[in-house]
Amino acid sequence: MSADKVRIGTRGSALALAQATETRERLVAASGRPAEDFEIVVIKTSGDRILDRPLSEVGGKGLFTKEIEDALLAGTIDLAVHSSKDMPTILPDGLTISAFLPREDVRDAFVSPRAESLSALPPGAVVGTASLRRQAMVKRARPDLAVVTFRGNVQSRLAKLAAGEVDATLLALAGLRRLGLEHVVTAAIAPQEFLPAVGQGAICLESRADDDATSALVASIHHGDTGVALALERAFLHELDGSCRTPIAGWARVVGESVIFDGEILTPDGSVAHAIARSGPIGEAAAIGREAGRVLKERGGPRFFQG
Ligand SMILES: NCc1[nH]cc(CCC(=O)O)c1CC(=O)O
Repeated sequence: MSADKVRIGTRGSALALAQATETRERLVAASGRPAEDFEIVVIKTSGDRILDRPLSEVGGKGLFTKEIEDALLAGTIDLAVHSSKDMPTILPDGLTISAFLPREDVRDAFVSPRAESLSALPPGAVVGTASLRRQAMVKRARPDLAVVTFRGNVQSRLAKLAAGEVDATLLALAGLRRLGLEHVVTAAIAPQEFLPAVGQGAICLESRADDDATSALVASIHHGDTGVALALERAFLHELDGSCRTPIAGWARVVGESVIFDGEILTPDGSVAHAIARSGPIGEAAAIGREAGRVLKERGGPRFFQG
């Protein structure tokens, strides 16, 4: 960290900028330093450049994080702000997740001008989503619907929906709230129906492992319960080691001194799914996640993890 300014690296999408701004506001409040001490640096990632193909086809992990991590390693930024959902489970050598901010609502939002809910859509209606997990869950709930891949940032997806390209879409409620767009939500979907993605709704802060000044600064805004939940979810995801073609869901939350977890893997067409539920002491979060991942991997067998 340079003596005067803390340089905060982020993607340039409206959601990414909202997350970086929230981080800066929390740092200002916790440190008592002026906002000018925190400089937001916009970095373009491969995920921002490639807009014409489903990301699962582009392949490779870290499409939304790599260039930002390179800037951290090069020392041109001090702190990176990411959606935890977009973070690979293995970080480059020399980097560490130094804090999580308090998690937003984890639920998926159903957004449609045509129907009140997924179950109320007319037969054959078209649902657009780029997420393999959401595609599989829509197909499971409504095998009669047409599911199409639908990429772009939140605003461009809402524009396509308004233009009638699709009849409905699903987006993270957290992202819509952070963008001040909660009013577009038709219905929030219960997590029991659509189990969220690992990390959904949680912002994570990454820094250089040897940068003690930045670690100390961000420790003051770390949210412990979110950290416990994410330790479990990320251990689960890491153990499954799914390719980016495997629909995987997982949600952990702290209740008192315990952590409660639900996880699921599905085939892309939603026809076969394996679910798991676990709970235990918060101190064992990562071990619980690893065990749950091992059990589901075993139950799914190799067909879940091809491609
Ligand atoms: N993969 C894109 C992405 N990464 C994080 C969010 C939403 C915010 C969050 O989950 O924290 C989104 C968009 C979406 O799923 O609607």
